[in-house]
Amino acid sequence: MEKPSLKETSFAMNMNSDHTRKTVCVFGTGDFGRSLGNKMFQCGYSVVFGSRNPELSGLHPKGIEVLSYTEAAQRSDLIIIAIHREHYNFLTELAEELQGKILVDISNNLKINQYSESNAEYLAELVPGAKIVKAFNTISAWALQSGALDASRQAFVCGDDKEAKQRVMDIGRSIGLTPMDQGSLKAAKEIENYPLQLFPMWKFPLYLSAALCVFYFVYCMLREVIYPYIQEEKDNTFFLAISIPNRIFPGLALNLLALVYLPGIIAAILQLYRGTKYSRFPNWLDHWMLCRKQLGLVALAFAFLHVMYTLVIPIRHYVRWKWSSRIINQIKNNKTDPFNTTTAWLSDSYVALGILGFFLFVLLGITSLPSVSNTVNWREFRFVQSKLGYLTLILCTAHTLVFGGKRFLSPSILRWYLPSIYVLSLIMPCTVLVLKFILVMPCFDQPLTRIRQGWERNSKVSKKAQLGNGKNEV
Ligand SMILES: Cc1cc2nc3c(=O)[nH]c(=O)nc-3n(C[C@H](O)[C@H](O)[C@H](O)COP(=O)(O)OP(=O)(O)OC[C@H]3O[C@@H](n4cnc5c(N)ncnc54)[C@H](O)[C@@H]3O)c2cc1C
Ligand SMILES: NC(=O)C1=CN([C@@H]2O[C@H](COP(=O)(O)OP(=O)(O)OC[C@H]3O[C@@H](n4cnc5c(N)ncnc54)[C@H](OP(=O)(O)O)[C@@H]3O)[C@@H](O)[C@H]2O)C=CC1
Ligand code: HEM
Ligand SMILES: [Fe+3]
Repeated sequence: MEKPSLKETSFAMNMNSDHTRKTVCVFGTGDFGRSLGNKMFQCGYSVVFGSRNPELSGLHPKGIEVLSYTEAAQRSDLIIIAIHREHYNFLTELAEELQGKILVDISNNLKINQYSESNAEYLAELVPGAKIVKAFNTISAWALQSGALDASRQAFVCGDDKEAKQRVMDIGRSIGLTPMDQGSLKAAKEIENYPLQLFPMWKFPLYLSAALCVFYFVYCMLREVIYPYIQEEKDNTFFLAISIPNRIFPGLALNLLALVYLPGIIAAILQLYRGTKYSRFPNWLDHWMLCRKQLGLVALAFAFLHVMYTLVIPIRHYVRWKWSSRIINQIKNNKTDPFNTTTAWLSDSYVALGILGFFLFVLLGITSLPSVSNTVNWREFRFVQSKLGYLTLILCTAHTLVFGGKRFLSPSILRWYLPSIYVLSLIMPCTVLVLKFILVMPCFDQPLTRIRQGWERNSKVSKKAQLGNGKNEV
């Protein structure tokens, strides 16, 4: 995060200069109230605290007054309520004092959707005459105290009174936050749920890759370690260090990459089937579509691991031993293996395809960085993500297909009827590519394009559906 420049800061200060002289009141001298109050004080606001025990509240810089809640409320028309929701009751007694004032609700809950209404709406019910603004709940007390705001500086703000919201956003800006207007007080619930979420969009990609990882691991163990041990009494356990990871990781990368592009195809099939784009997708598909970025980044991480593991292949003891024993065998038999151009072509081609695929993979990753995606327009971004994304999938699939080469479906590679792992890894990407190939054929592409431009096959029915009460209809 960059710090705001001097110019920006002074701009913010100028914008707020008429408010900076106004006093801000903070109810509650707990962790958050104290941090926010002290920060505003440092930034030039005059701050007064309201407390149950004004005489006991120490630890405040000179110049900050601590008064009773009633006295403090009289000193300002903007009051930040730094109190837990469970203790809001006493505010009803101050209702008269708080009439027409701006009350800033900064509270969080312990659980998502803990109460039926948001804390801010509850506050609005308790003090009907006040102008309620929800703000600052996404900022932590610790971050405010430590000065360096290392997590997000975004402070979501919402409220029904525009002027009140503007005042609160000005305060946010002048203490170094980036206020984001989220609309009316109805948005409070979402804002309150926000800090309780833990990487929501990463959950599905991470669980999915963990599950696939376990499956691939068991599969590889069966084929590469247990089978040779039982059939030939060979100890291949050292495969656990490099060989097996270098089968699991590329397989995962390829499958997760295919799963990034599969929901777009399912969406297209659904839209073609329904003949409209105005029907909502099922929730699972919606969620899948929304976490494609995270899915893609996890895939990129696995591809990166595969590349690292591949780089060390020539220095592995096992590989060097295999090479030297081959040479010794040739000497023993007094017979050199002839150079095979086809094999050389296949081997160079699959590595080249892998390198090109990986290059585009990294390019996708780079364009997903906010600092890069902010500099390209919507069409450019879609071009990279969608067109180059498919090209990446084609190259990586071709890399694996050519690597498999002739051995591919030969029965000799089956162990306990199990084919090599790359054969399994190819099922998903090949399916996605075949479906995409079908969808780009004009007989499907043309109606799909028209549907996406707003055309409806059966507009009467879909209008009914739009007006109808179906929860799934927009
Ligand atoms: C390394 C890496 C990084 C990535 N980073 C990002 C990223 O930063 N951001 C990101 O979004 N994705 C990211 N992705 C995921 C992926 O590249 C994009 O989601 C990509 O746009 C998917 O392309 P698509 O052609 O399948 O589908 P889409 O581009 O979604 O869509 C195909 C068509 O469907 C239509 N469509 C899409 N959604 C809807 C909808 N809800 N309702 C109606 N029509 C719809 C569009 O009009 C479009 O014409 C990343 C992937 C990887 C591998
Ligand atoms: N801590 C954090 O990082 C963040 C906290 N928040 C929100 O800020 C609010 C305050 O949190 P925090 O400062 O951590 O909590 P604390 O428990 O540290 O402080 C709460 C304060 O509320 C006041 N209070 C008023 N009535 C009561 C009562 N009946 N019982 C107990 N206390 C009462 C007290 O101040 P006094 O003794 O002066 O009356 C007390 O110090 C919460 O709603 C929280 O969700 C939001 C974002 C981050
Ligand atoms: C710099 C880029 C790359 C290089 C140099 C490279 C190289 C290799 C090599 C040498 C192998 C054979 C490994 C072995 O003998 O066990 C291999 C296998 C494979 N690669 Fe790559 N690769 C690259 C990128 C990728 C990418 C981006 C993907 C997919 C997203 C991928 C998917 C695979 C798969 C699925 C296999 C088969 C694994 C198996 O089952 O053995 N590769 N690659
Ligand atoms: Fe930054």
